[in-house]
Amino acid sequence: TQSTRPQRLLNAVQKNATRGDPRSVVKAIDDFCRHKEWAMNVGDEKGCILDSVVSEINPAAVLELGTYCGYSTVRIARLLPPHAKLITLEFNPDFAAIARQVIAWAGLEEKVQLVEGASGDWIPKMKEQFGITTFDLVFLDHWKDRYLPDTKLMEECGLLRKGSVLLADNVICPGTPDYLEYIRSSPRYESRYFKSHLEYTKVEDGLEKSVFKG
Ligand SMILES: O=C(NCCCCCn1ccc2cnccc21)c1cc(-c2ccc(F)cc2)cc(O)c1O
Ligand SMILES: [Mg+2]
Repeated sequence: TQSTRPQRLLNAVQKNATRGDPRSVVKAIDDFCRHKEWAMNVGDEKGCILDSVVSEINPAAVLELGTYCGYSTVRIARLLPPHAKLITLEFNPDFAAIARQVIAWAGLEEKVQLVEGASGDWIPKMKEQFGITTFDLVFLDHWKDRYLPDTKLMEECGLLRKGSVLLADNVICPGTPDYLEYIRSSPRYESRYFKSHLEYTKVEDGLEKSVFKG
């Protein structure tokens, strides 16, 4: 049977990265996507912005919407303090199966809980299922038309506290116009745009960082 792109990406990790070395896993994926096959990871350029936001917050509880192959999961989890938790949600079971193996290769299983399903179904269950009070950081990287409804849902479910940070990928390409309009005009958020490029390309894209004011 034909392999899929995520399977070929995992093979590149297992061939070129050192088990237990998250940095080498990140590098192996970036090399594969830059030189072999493009894939929709946040990538190295936007990844550095992600790293700086994670390091600044030093979060104890992180929610990632959109795991894909686990690239940003590894980028975030490698920077988390001991006992910090990253919950990552993936809708596609094939992507989830690959991501579990990428996360394991990086040796980060202890810090990561990968959940399969849709954000609209899982966000209302976060508190009861995972003992979460609020998230310190949410990385939005799933269906672009779900960024806005899921942000409103997280507000309604009391998952955000004064100071919680939302970091949204792809606000230019593919684009999340309704989310940007809402978050930039809402008095309840302080937003800042980090101009960058679509992963592994020269096309403009960027991350929107928004702090919830409570
Ligand atoms: O579509 C993107 N990501 C989302 C993939 C599907 C997520 C599904 N999913 C996961 C969790 C989850 C929970 N609930 C509901 C649904 C859920 C994406 C696309 C591009 C891109 C593609 C082509 C192009 F020409 C230019 C840009 C670049 C990116 O960086 C991206 O992130
Ligand atoms: Mg993305």
